Amino acid sequence: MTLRVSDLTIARGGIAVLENVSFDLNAGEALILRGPNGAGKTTLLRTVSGLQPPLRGRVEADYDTLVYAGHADGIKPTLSVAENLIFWARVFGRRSISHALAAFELTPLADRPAGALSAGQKRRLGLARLLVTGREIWLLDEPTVSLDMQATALFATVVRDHLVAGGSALIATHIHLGLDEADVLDVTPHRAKAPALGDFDGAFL
Ligand SMILES: Nc1ncnc2c1ncn2[C@@H]1O[C@H](COP(=O)(O)OP(=O)(O)OP(=O)(O)O)[C@@H](O)[C@H]1O
Repeated sequence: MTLRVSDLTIARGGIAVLENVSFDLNAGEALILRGPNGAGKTTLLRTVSGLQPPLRGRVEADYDTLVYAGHADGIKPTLSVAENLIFWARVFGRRSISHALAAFELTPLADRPAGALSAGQKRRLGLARLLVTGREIWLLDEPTVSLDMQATALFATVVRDHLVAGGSALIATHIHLGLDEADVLDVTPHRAKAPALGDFDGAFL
């Protein structure tokens, strides 16, 4: 077991959004999070990442094995593509970036300032950061936003290779990634009930 989530209840802005979520994520496994806009997938990923505490329940993981990629790409626009990856590799105590450049077909763009990339190229660079971290458990929030079909397929291949190498991935996405080996967790049945209105509120309805 690499990650265990037990009876997790999570909140945004002090209001519960998901209740009693439980799953295990083992080495070599991917789990796709599904659910409508606003259901709480981002909040779940933030909580599993340790960015916010749960209201109830437990997340069991070695936090040094996790890496979180949220909606923001986290790239430095004035650094080149290669410099961005070197920067992030050093943050994680690593050096090699050539595999990350190659995996996301960024080698021809290595010397271009990241701020001059297209939206999809920026997203590919943001995702390439995963490969220079050396982290085992990827927590990914809508990773394919801005990617065209070819780049989406490229991303799916990178995830598959990561799983084969013993990594794992928890991915919130609305699109079909073609990762047929992945399990799916639809969070919809776990949506928290709206708080009951008190008499005071009722008087204004
Ligand atoms: N900073 C905030 N303060 C208060 N409520 C918030 C905040 N951020 C998000 N929310 C609310 O929390 C709920 C869960 O949002 P969340 O971003 O986790 O959903 P999601 O499933 O990731 O949605 P999407 O598919 O649109 O990305 C939503 O109702 C949202 O409006």
